[in-house]
Amino acid sequence: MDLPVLRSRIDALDSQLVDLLNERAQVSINIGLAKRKTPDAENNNELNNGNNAITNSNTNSEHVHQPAREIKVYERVKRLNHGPLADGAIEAIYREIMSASISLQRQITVAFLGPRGSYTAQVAQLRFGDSVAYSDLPQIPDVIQAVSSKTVTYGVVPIENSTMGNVDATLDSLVKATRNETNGGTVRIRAEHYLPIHHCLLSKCSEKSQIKKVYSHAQSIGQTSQWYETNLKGIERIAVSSNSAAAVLASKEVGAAAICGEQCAEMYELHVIERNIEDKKNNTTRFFILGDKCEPPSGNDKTTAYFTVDHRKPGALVDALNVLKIHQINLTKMDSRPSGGVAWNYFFFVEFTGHYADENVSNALKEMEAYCLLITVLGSYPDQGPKQ
Ligand SMILES: O=C(O)C(=O)C[C@]1(C(=O)O)C=C[C@@H](O)C=C1
Repeated sequence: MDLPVLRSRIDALDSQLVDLLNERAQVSINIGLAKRKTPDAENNNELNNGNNAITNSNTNSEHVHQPAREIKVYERVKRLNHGPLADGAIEAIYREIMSASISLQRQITVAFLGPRGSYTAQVAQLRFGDSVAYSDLPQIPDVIQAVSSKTVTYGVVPIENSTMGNVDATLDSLVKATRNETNGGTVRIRAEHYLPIHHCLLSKCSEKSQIKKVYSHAQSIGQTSQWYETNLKGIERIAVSSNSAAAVLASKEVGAAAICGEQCAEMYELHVIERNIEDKKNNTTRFFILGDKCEPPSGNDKTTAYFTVDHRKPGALVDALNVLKIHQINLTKMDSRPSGGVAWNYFFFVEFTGHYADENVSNALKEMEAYCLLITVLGSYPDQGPKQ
């Protein structure tokens, strides 16, 4: 077949595609209207335990972004795909279809740890696409505060890295935001996202030997420390608020470099001096997508909560955790952070299988209250962790 014939075939298919896309968009608009009309039949999973406030507040506000539903849509369309399009291509196309769909239902703003080019920005884009509005904020607490004050609809923050562990600023800010809920603000985890992290050394210089100082986020400095020892030993390293903030600085200072993602190279007109400089090749960062309430159970959920116990009471922590065992709930992660009040008092962060609206989890949480001075659920959300 010759080119004009093939192109007219493409034109005919495009006509059908545009009609179908608009038909789908109209259904999405109707879903948006239905979400507003239904006073949270599906979302009404409030669980308020008085003082200990295990709540999912604002149950009457509709949520246009539905992570669990999106997972199902992606799974389904990839199952339907028999090529020649790759699954990744189908996923990218559907990301934009659903992004446009979200923006037809409601204009939303997604805040992320900026500036542009950060790994957090990458996750925001992967989860929300090109049709929504973004707000890049300088620090993690700013993102959490913006969600809490409803200045933005959703927020994206890093929570932990497979090489360097927790991002303490996120844990501490989540506590602060949820302890302040009496002021009306709310923050809940709605989804998680795992992003493989491959760092680059970027600079206006073209040679490693010309570099006099290196900017990066403390986490990325830790993730590349062995490489640094071998390649830039003795060169000053300066920790800044994000990798992309490092790229901005490197773009303005002669002899400066940044450890950040390759996406910053074009954005800030920097040379890629070296790629894949992370010490562990499976280096991965986990992010939270935050909003003002959780999603209903998806059938494959995880819950994140924090609590504190009477530190003077022998066995108090064991007693609290034993409740999870009794209810056959698998504890998958545990951390502690200073409570910020009495010295040497800690908040214990736990993650376990199940949704707080599941019967066994909801019973366990109520029973844990007997052993805890306070307990707060930060969120229940679809488990998207790598399967072991
Ligand atoms: O199913 C919904 O709740 C929708 O709003 C529709 C839709 C879609 O376009 O498929 C759009 C946004 C959501 O994040 C998930 C799915």
